[in-house]
Amino acid sequence: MLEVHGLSKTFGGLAALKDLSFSVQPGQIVGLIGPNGAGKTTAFNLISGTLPPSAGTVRFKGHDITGGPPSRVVKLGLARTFQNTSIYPKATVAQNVYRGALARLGTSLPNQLFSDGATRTALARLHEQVDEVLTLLGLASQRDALAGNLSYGHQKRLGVAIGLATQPEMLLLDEPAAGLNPEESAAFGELLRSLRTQRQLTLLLVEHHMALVMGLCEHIVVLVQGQKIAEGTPQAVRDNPQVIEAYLGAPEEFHA
Ligand SMILES: Nc1ncnc2c1ncn2[C@@H]1O[C@H](COP(=O)(O)OP(=O)(O)OP(=O)(O)O)[C@@H](O)[C@H]1O
Repeated sequence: MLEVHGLSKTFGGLAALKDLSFSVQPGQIVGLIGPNGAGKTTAFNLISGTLPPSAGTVRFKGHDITGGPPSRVVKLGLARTFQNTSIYPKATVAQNVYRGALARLGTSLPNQLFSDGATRTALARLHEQVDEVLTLLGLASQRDALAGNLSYGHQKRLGVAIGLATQPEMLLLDEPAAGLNPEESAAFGELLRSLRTQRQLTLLLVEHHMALVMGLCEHIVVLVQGQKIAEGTPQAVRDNPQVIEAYLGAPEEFHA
């Protein structure tokens, strides 16, 4: 589904990401972990086409998507959410989700306003998709609420809803559980697992909540200072001495 090969990014003199390679199989849930500044968000930006890499390639379903643009990447079926939920607080929950749905539709605004038959059919389908996504994320009863009035946990859900509304086959989630308490984080993990099944999604997530990562992901890639130091199953990564030293700490301190 996704093949990252030799991906590097330099900002000025700083190598934020060095020669990163890994792949994600269809239907897998893969975690990208590492300490602050390890290059995780940079990797997401390069994969989603938000930033051009200094070197390396990204292939999604066999298409070369290196360097984006993000609109093409989304249309191919690869969507992302952002670390700080990028919602419009003064728009309603439903209006926020429409943004995502329209990104995939790719219809220009004049076409949406002065619509021909084909556009009208596409828009009718789009209304259904927005309703489906709101229901899936448990936000249907709040569809007309202002997004800025949602609880923090629901705002995180809305971020996922906006990504899902683009009808992706793969979703990149940047710290989906940041700021959630352990119970909310566990519930979020269950939600992601059920979304994977219901939508046949492939998921790649950056996350610091280790309990969530270890419980949810089937494969984990560990970055430290821009470099991949390990990858494998949660168990293999948890037991890897280099990972323990650089990131996780001693096993007895690590509550997965
Ligand atoms: N646009 C930019 N310009 C200059 N330096 C940048 C830029 N974006 C990231 N960096 C630097 O690249 C390095 C990797 O940052 P990145 O945000 O990718 O790390 P991260 O693993 O996502 O960290 P965190 O867990 O704190 O979000 C850091 O040293 C950061 O300061």
